[in-house]
Amino acid sequence: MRIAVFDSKRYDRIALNDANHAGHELEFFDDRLNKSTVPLAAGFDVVCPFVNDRVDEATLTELKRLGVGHVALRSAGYNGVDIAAAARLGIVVTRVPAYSPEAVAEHVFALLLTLVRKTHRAFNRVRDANFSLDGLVGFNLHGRTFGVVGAGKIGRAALDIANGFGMKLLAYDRTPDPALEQAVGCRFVPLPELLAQADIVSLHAPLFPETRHMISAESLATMKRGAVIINTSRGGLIDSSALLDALKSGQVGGVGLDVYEYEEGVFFEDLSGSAVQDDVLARLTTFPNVVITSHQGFLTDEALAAIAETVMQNVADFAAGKPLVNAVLP
Ligand SMILES: NC(=O)c1ccc[n+]([C@@H]2O[C@H](COP(=O)([O-])OP(=O)(O)OC[C@H]3O[C@@H](n4cnc5c(N)ncnc54)[C@H](O)[C@@H]3O)[C@@H](O)[C@H]2O)c1
Repeated sequence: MRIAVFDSKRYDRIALNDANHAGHELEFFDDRLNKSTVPLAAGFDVVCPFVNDRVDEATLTELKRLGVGHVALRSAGYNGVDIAAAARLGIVVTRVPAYSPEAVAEHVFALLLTLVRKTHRAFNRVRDANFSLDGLVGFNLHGRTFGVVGAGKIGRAALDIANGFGMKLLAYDRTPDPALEQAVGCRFVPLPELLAQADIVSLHAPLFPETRHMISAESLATMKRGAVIINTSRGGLIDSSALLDALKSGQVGGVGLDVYEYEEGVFFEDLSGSAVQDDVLARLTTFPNVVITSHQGFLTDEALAAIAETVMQNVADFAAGKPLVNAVLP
């Protein structure tokens, strides 16, 4: 198979080449796949996009015309692909449903501990020979209430870690799981109850039309004053302008973002030589109680290797005409 890998970085090249046991022909492009870049897919059987590629109906129609039969995502989320259009066109879409939920869940706590113990500020101070502790008072996680929105693979892994910290655990999911309540000692509650009670709200629901802006001006107003929000799922779950207002008013006490609503074209890029054009993002970076990382929850050796192995297995199954266990269906 000839595979065009879009939006590829050095670490993708290493991991996918290592997992290419069958000797498929891999070509790596820096560009994100969208309707402008789709001509690059000419002559390939498979395209391999990432989270910020826009595989919309126009792009899929052109992929079909070029003879591409398989969109092999190297992510769990698939909100960037028009799944219904792919099905209509007879293009199969696969994803990597699970690679290392722990990688993302551990990143939740990297963000959370940074925020609540202000280590980002301490790090900068000490480098500047400022050893004062003024303004660095944090709070214990032990005894606080941790609420996950979306108790799937990553949400569960986050609950497990929070359990180790001695936190009270709440969960909201459209399909509550009584077995999980038993396993980690969490309690499933409706979303309004979780938002009203949690000291920390960690988002793990996928981005669908119905989950877009589930954290809005209205829901932010119902949260505990000073609560911390962590989002490692998809930026569109939060109305970013409303979040900015809640930070300014102090309604939200801290925010850790690994994803951002308008991250496409910004995250994963080195824009240090130019001005950030997104005023909301630029303003968010000015708050001392906001920590932003550039969608790196998945970025561990273990996760990259597991992603690459699953992508190459999905391609091998497609090539062999076998059932695609990781197919995304409308
Ligand atoms: N930051 C990163 O690098 C990174 C890496 C991997 C995944 N992700 C994101 O994390 C998300 C979660 O991944 P996962 O592996 O845990 O997925 P998952 O499918 O195992 O879990 C998602 C959970 O959300 C629930 N859910 C779906 N719709 C809901 C709704 N409307 N309201 C409440 N709950 C709802 C599902 O029932 C499920 O339990 C992915 O969708 C992806 O966007 C981010």
